Amino acid sequence: MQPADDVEQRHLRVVRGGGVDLEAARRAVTDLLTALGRDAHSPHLADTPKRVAHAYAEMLTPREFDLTTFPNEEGYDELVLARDIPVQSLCEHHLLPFHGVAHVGYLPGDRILGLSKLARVVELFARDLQVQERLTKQVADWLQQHLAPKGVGVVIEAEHMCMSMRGVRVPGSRTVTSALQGVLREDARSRQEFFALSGVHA
Ligand SMILES: Nc1nc2c(ncn2[C@@H]2O[C@H](COP(=O)(O)OP(=O)(O)OP(=O)(O)O)[C@@H](O)[C@H]2O)c(=O)[nH]1
Ligand SMILES: [Zn+2]
Repeated sequence: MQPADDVEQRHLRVVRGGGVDLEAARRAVTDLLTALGRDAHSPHLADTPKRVAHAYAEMLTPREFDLTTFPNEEGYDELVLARDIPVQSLCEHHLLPFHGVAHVGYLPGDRILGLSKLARVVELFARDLQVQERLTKQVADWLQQHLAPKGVGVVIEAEHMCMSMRGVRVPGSRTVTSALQGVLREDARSRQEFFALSGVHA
């Protein structure tokens, strides 16, 4: 269906590097199993390389979506904040998951954003090999660029499996990162309000 004249939809696709080569990934997982001293041809492991290749392809491929915006007819000039958006990503140092929540807010300018799109933007950058700092900043920068609001704030709180299951082994420890743009970066009161609404004490 065609949107109304004042509703804007931009279809977004993400193409990352050369994409996932499923066959090469399958071969590499077979080699990894062998290197780990396993019989890659035992009944349970026989299809594992294929499953793992598909699992990585899925975890590294965000869904496409339309960025739908509406005119800010009421002149709404307070924060819009989506809290507790689930975040699932893979750390690029160990290829292990990190997961938690994102709080994403913006101060509208001329247009307001379809609310679900805040969560879709998080997924857009989370389905990648990531570090949490970059993920946080990419979401904030992208919203600033595509929505042109007066300000953007992003907080991510996440637990990294590479810190829980191995290495330092501190399950339950969560890392908090934030990225601010525009008024939220420049104005102390707006920034405080954003962190308060996010449930983060700053
Ligand atoms: N800044 C940042 N570091 C991360 C992230 N995910 C994992 N790391 C860290 O990347 C670092 C890699 O350090 P190395 O010393 O090369 O790796 P390592 O020997 O496996 O380190 P340990 O985890 O301390 O055992 C570790 O300190 C991880 O905790 C992230 O999102 N951001
Ligand atoms: Zn890691």
